[in-house]
Amino acid sequence: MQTDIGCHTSTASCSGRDHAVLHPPSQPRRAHQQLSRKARRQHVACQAQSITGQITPPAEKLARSSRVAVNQPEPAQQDELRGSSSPGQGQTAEERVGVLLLNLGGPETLNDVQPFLFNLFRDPDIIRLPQGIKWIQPTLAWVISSLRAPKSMEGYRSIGGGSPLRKITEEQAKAIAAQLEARGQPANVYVAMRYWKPFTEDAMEQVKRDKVTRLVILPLYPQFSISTSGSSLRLIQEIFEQDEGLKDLKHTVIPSWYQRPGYVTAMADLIQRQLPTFPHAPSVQLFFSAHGVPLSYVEEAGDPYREEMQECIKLIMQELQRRGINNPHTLAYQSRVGPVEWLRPYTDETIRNLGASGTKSMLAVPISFVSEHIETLEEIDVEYRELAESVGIEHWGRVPALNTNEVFIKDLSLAILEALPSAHKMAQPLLDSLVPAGDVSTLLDTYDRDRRALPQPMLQWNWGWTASAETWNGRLAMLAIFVILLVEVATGQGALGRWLNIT
Ligand SMILES: C=CC1=C(C)c2cc3[nH]c(cc4nc(cc5[nH]c(cc1n2)c(C)c5CCC(=O)O)C(CCC(=O)O)=C4C)c(C)c3C=C
Ligand SMILES: [Fe+2]
Repeated sequence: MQTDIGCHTSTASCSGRDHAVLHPPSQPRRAHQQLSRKARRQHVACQAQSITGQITPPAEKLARSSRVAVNQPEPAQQDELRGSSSPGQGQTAEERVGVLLLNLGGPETLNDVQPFLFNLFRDPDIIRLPQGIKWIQPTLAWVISSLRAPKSMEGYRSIGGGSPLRKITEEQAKAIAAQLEARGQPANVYVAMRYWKPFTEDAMEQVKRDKVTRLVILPLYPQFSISTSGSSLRLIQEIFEQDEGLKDLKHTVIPSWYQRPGYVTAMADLIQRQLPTFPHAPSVQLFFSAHGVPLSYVEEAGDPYREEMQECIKLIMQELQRRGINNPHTLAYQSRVGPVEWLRPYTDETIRNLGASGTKSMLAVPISFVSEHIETLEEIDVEYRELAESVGIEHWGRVPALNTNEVFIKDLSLAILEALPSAHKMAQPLLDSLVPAGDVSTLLDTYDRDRRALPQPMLQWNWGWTASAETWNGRLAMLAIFVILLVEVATGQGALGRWLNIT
């Protein structure tokens, strides 16, 4: 599969793994103390081999100390950076730069819907099963995807028969490649989808074939979640570990970038442009709608998603207020799947509450994703609009997704340049993020080392009194539901599936 968007030639010469870990100058000692043994081992290896040679501090510490400027090189590193500062943005003639854009992927035709859903539910970062029953996941994924497919197909049919995600992401890749070229840093830009084509595995094959020597990994999710960016990084880590040809590839991950000025400005522009379309702009409720995650991801697995989301909205509102726009605003979470508790407040409940308390105008702002997709085009534009009308909201609007917005693409390209370990820009703070930049293994070690099993729909029933009885009851409940689901798929009668909220 061809994932290469814009190829520029230079000869590869890569040796020694560069984890390209970026860090705030004040943090490395504390960070070192808190790292896992595996990360420390890696740190030792980094010191011998890498350009930056430091480990990124764990996130929860950073979260507490809130804003941390990362990516300031140590004096010794600055020498190294200076030494490799030509030709062109700090690269040697042999350097070949790649940018890997991570995204979810979406079915391109209605026939793709069930296999796409199968890939999604087969992902242990989407459904986390306890150790003993992990083997059930492929079958469970097949059952759930078969039950959900008809409803999902209806949605994709209503937006033209497939997801626009591939087309938009490829346009973003082209736009980023053009920006990098214009700034004197040619790069191959690859699209790596998690659940549909072009698959991450194929993109990584292409990276290898192109003999890329330095790779910047950029998830196209502004906020980090272990269910999205984390899942893709986990897959890339597996590929790195298994593929001899990629083991030594120097790489940097930009884990999240919701706080970048270009992104915040572009979002504020979009909102500002939509407000005059309402009869009375100052009273319009700005309704930030984010894709949800199960609450347990945040509260039990340490997902920084909710915190980053709240921070993101604060920054956009500050930017709007700086422009004299002082509208009221709300954040809610959409797209729940299954009967477990997801992040609150839920979008549908919030719309009902706003309607009941007299809100007349609402501007929906999709905030967790930068491309148009089924949840903007169908869930927000159709379902939530209808719901809003039914509860007395008279004026409804939505800001478009960023897609290839110029301010946004320019800023992402700058982020890539800043992340390139040998670029001059590395002397500037790279990210002021709750999730600091780093290499794949360190990020996973920091965020999700244990990949803890989380409570799943099938394990909600706690019959019995002892821990062991509960375990067995859970397993029996799982087995029973599994058999019933199989029967439902076979017969097409789906009462349980409906009750579990997956159909
Ligand atoms: C930041 C964005 C997203 C998070 C977080 C996320 C978590 C998450 N999603 C599901 C289940 C589904 N997601 C589906 C589609 C979908 N999800 C996102 C983004 C996030 N998901 C996007 C952009 C899309 C749409 C892709 C497209 O085709 O346009 C779907 C399939 C659609 C449907 O049937 O509703 C499912 C299912 C879970 C369980 C989860 C966290 C654990
Ligand atoms: Fe999703």
